Amino acid sequence: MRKAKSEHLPLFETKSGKGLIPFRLFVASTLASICFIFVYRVRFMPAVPLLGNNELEADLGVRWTAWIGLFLAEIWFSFHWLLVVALKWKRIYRTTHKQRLSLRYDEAAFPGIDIIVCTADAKIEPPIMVVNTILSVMAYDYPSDKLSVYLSDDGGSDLMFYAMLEASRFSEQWIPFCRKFKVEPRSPEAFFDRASEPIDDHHSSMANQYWTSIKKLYEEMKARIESPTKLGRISEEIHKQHKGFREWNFVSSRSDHQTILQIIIDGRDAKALDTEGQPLPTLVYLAREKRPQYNHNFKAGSMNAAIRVSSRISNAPIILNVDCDMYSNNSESARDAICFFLDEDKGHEIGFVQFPQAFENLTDNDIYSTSMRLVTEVELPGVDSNGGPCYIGTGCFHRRESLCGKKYSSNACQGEDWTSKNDVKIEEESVDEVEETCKVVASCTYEENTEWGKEMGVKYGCAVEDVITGFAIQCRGWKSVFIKPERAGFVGLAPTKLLQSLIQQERWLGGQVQFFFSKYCPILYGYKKVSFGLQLCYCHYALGAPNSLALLYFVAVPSLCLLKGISLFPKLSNPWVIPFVYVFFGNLIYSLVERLCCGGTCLEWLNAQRNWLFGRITSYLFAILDNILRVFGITKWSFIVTSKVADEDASERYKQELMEFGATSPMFTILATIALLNAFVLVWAVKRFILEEQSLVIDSFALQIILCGLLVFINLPVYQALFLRKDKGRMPSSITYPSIAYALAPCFIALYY
Ligand SMILES: O=c1ccn([C@@H]2O[C@H](COP(=O)(O)OP(=O)(O)O[C@H]3O[C@H](CO)[C@@H](O)[C@H](O)[C@H]3O)[C@@H](O)[C@H]2O)c(=O)[nH]1
Ligand SMILES: [Mn+2]
Repeated sequence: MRKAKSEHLPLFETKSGKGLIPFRLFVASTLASICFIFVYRVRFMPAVPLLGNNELEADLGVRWTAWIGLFLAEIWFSFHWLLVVALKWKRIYRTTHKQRLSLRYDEAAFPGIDIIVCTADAKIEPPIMVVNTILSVMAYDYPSDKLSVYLSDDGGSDLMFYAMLEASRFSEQWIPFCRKFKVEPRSPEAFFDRASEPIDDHHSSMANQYWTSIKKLYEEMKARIESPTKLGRISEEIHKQHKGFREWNFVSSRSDHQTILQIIIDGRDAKALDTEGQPLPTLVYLAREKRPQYNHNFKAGSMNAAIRVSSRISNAPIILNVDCDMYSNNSESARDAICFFLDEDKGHEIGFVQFPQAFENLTDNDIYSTSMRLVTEVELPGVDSNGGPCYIGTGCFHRRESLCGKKYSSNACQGEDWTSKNDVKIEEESVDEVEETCKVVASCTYEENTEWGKEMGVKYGCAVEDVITGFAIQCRGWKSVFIKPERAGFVGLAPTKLLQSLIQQERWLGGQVQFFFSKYCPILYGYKKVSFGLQLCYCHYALGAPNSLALLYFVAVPSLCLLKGISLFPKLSNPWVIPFVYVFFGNLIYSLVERLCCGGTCLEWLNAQRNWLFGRITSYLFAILDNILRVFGITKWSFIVTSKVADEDASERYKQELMEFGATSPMFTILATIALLNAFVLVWAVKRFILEEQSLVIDSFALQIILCGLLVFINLPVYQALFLRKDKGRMPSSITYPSIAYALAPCFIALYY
């Protein structure tokens, strides 16, 4: 119930970001420089070759083509840079007033929250990790009877089910413990890992004993979960513990089974209490039906099944969704989120509240640039200022109705009563009956001839199902907000190998291409539905992949032209060189300052430059190829789940920040080829220009030599992996030899033809 109505102090606040003036000045000067570059390209364009085929004409042809190519690449970069500017032009940051929330509302009036946790593979997403995520959200500082947790297991694994049973038992102890000691974070693994001492000195030895006993209970549970995980199967003994295991008698494989649904803790059950007699959150295990002849739509399908099941069981007006590795690191996130939805003034138009992703397994200098530091600190606050951040698939609180397709209308939503939205639970039916009816909505055929995956729920057919879903919600008139509290809301695991990170980027960028060419194209579909600024922000991501082509040109052609003696940039002594130098180095320095301001290190910045390059010339390129192959029906896209486990050897190298190349992949062939090509050119150029010829010639080629030198510098870890390292993370010889050949071939052609 609403306590006091009169005061309208907002539940959240929005502030503009600082430091925008230097940024805008930098933008203006860069823009001017870009114009000069374009003028230079047009004015000094080499003569158009005639069609004669004598040697001179052929030479002219090469020169002209290289020039035009470079010009096109520069045009593309400038265009994409403008999209970056649109993204960063304004920024807003939000804070909440949780104390006002409790002053104004009874906890009984808080909206219910259904929490959907997705998992897909018990081998690479260990059940104990999932258990920790589940426990962390069950223990939210929020009325327990308002929380329901659904694990949607795409792996359909009895190991996972068993882990949930264990979690449900342990939660009876864990939740009161968290409440009593205000534990943070509420993932037991993370908590016991960090807090080596009992929490409170002032408390008697009783507190210490309590602490130790809970820790022991956790360790025991962990051991019980991990031993069948290692074995890969459930023992007979465990099998007898719960009727739910019988379901697996009918499972032929993880891609062919009936719906398995077990309400492990029934929130309606008066006996479902923790050790202190407080109600427990509802806990449900779901593995939707899978049949080989049906398309399962990966995570999106898994989410939609869980959304429907939850609507039959708890039907909370708010849905939180997290990936199975993203445990709650802040017990107050749920309160943060409802501060937005319940705000009297603006809450009614908010469709979802997005928290950033944070990671606990990053190295000091973020070797694979997986921290998303700039995305969280700069980009998403920028998108937020244009109408709301994208939905990024995890750590997001949705309004159930907006996720399920409802259009925003100011009349219907203003002054809404959240209490009446609660308690649509089916009170009379028994657990078994509820389970039976729910199984139907999680079957393969349920979605046939419905809007699920189209206008309802999470969208199908796109590798960034989250982004496209969020965009459609915004196009239906809803706003979204981005909140980054001091203490991170959710913490998960980032890829720990270079190839994993590249494959992840390939999925994201490929998905973005799909998004751009889909019905929901940010330009066409978003027209007049969202602000122009927001359209540009989405385009910045959606048009990321073509950067690969422009960049590949930049890392290969100027170097090859150096060999051939074709100069593509102004002489060092020529004033026209200034805009080139300004744009290139200005941007580098700006990005360094930006990163330092956001709390990064210089080495982290260097790694970011390296990964920027690596990602673009491999993942981004493959993202385009994937889409071409898919359009021609040659391949189907699939969601490659990122592994959350690493062998000891590799994780040791990861901790030492040694890049991991130990795998055969065409991506590595590209990386090695580009690195070698530039190394060959640099050696040749140093020999020829610096040792043999005079400064006059150097003058003409200075920028090309610098570019080549920088590329060699940034590629140092690649040479190391190719020739110097002996560990398992070195480049396999099946990549080294072909790459040498691929790099030498164009060099010879450039030199001798
Ligand atoms: O068929 C599948 C594949 C994946 N997942 C789950 O999806 C989540 C994300 O998968 P992960 O392999 O960790 O991918 P990431 O690249 O880390 O995921 C990011 O990018 C995805 C879109 O590409 C978003 O859906 C995610 O929320 C976002 O964290 C995990 O919980 C998986 O268990 C499924 O449920 N079913
Ligand atoms: Mn992940």
